[in-house]
Amino acid sequence: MTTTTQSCDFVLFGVLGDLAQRKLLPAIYQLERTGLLASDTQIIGVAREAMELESFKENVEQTIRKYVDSSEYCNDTMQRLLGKLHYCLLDLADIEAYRTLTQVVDNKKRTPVFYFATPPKLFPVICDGLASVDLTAQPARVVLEKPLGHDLESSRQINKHIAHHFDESQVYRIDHYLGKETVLNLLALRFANAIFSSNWDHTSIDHIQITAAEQVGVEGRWSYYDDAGQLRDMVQNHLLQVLSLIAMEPPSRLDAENIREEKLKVLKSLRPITASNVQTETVRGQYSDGFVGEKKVPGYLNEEGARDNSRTETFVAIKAHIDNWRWAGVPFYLRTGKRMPEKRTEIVIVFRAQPHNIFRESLPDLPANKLVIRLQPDEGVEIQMLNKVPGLGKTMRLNTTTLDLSFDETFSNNRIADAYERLLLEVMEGNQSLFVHRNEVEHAWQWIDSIIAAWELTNEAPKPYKAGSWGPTAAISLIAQDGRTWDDEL
Ligand SMILES: NC(=O)C1=CN([C@@H]2O[C@H](COP(=O)(O)OP(=O)(O)OC[C@H]3O[C@@H](n4cnc5c(N)ncnc54)[C@H](OP(=O)(O)O)[C@@H]3O)[C@@H](O)[C@H]2O)C=CC1
Ligand SMILES: O=C1O[C@H](COP(=O)(O)O)[C@@H](O)[C@H](O)[C@H]1O
Repeated sequence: MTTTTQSCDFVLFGVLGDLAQRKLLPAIYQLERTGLLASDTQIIGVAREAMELESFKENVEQTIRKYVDSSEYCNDTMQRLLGKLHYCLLDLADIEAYRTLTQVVDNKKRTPVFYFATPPKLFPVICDGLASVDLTAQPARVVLEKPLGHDLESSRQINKHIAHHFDESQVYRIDHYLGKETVLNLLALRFANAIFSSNWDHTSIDHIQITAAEQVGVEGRWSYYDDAGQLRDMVQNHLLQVLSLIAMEPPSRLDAENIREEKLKVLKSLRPITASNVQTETVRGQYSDGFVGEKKVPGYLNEEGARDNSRTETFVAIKAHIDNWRWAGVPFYLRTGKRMPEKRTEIVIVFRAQPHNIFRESLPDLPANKLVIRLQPDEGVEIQMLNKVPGLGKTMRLNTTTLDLSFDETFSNNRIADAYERLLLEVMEGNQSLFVHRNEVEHAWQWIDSIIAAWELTNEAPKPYKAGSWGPTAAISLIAQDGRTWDDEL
């Protein structure tokens, strides 16, 4: 049973851009298909290309056909969605031009939602433009895409400018990982199951691994990516958000204020990485020519648009520590990279060894229990544990066995929604729980800036790794120096 969301005027700035076409319009279509959009909600596409409404509708229909699975395409849904569309020609850099929005946006009848799917440098002028035509007041909401700045200082500037026009309660900073079903499931796993909540600290857990491996390279985004690198592009936001959800204390309620407060405490407790420990706690890598599967792929420096001698990292591994009571002595190993052998995003919780081994005759070292949370693909949760191998032999033989809960199989009647569907739904409902508070963004930057400053001081080039490998060998040493291994090496 579904109920519709509040009536909204959903204004999509940058509607002809990549994100809007590939992710946002398909997500809006899915919300319409599920009956979640109120009948009088308007979807207002904004771009600087002159276009009749009919041509815009054709564009949207083609986009949906391209990016939505054909089994989910439905003509009735499409017609309903087309009936909600409006198009607005507007050069966002022209502060005088925003008046045109007031012809379609009616903040007395519906909640205005302004989605900034544009280059971040336009964010301040869009805010000014909206203010110039009185569209910033409550109940208006703004949705900001990442990256939010390049470092702490620039993100503060952006946040300051936004705060000048909007109250924090109106601001929705997107981190699409927070909309993934499996990331949301972390809350259920941790706080609805006593077997985990009572074993979730340094007394039971040896260490935690978070891996976000991608097969893709920079995919034509060289100029953006070369300025950012994997640390800013993936760790500052997605990995630190996942880490916060794994490490936070139980929030007293499932609401934005409590969840965000607890995540913030984790970010504040991250031990700084500085010049004194950057060489033992981090590894940077850059892919060279290689093969991903059967496909030959160019190295980073041979990608289209590449600049010679770039030292931007496409891989990073970090040993992080959270200096608080719960996590004392438990390292969090983070690892993310482009052009890795497979797409795999997962969290591995490795439990402590038993204090005494009564099975040493058959098994001198008892393998650790593991909880593996597969964020994507093949979403699911598995527990690796030891069982007796059936048989009458004198010595008891043990084997590691896996309890595997695959979401696809277990919830076969439930479609796994794309992260953007969930997040757009939450914005329309006015729920900020899955969005990032200004303080979180700034504390995450503070930790990241310190690593970047330390890298700059050491002035070392990133270590090369072959496309299609699991990163530089130094990443293996990073964890091996502690007598541990990455999960894929076992
Ligand atoms: N693409 C993705 O997967 C992701 C994107 N993001 C973020 O989302 C935002 C959008 O990214 P993306 O869609 O890839 O970028 P694109 O460059 O593909 O799209 C940006 C859109 O903004 C429009 N635009 C630029 N300047 C103006 C202007 N003065 N007036 C009106 N429209 C303008 C562009 O129009 P025109 O074509 O006329 O220049 C373009 O359609 C960025 O902040 C990005 O960092 C975040 C995560 C993932
Ligand atoms: O935000 C980003 O995320 C994608 C990875 O997202 P995923 O949902 O496919 O895991 C990454 O490729 C991109 O570089 C980054 O900007």
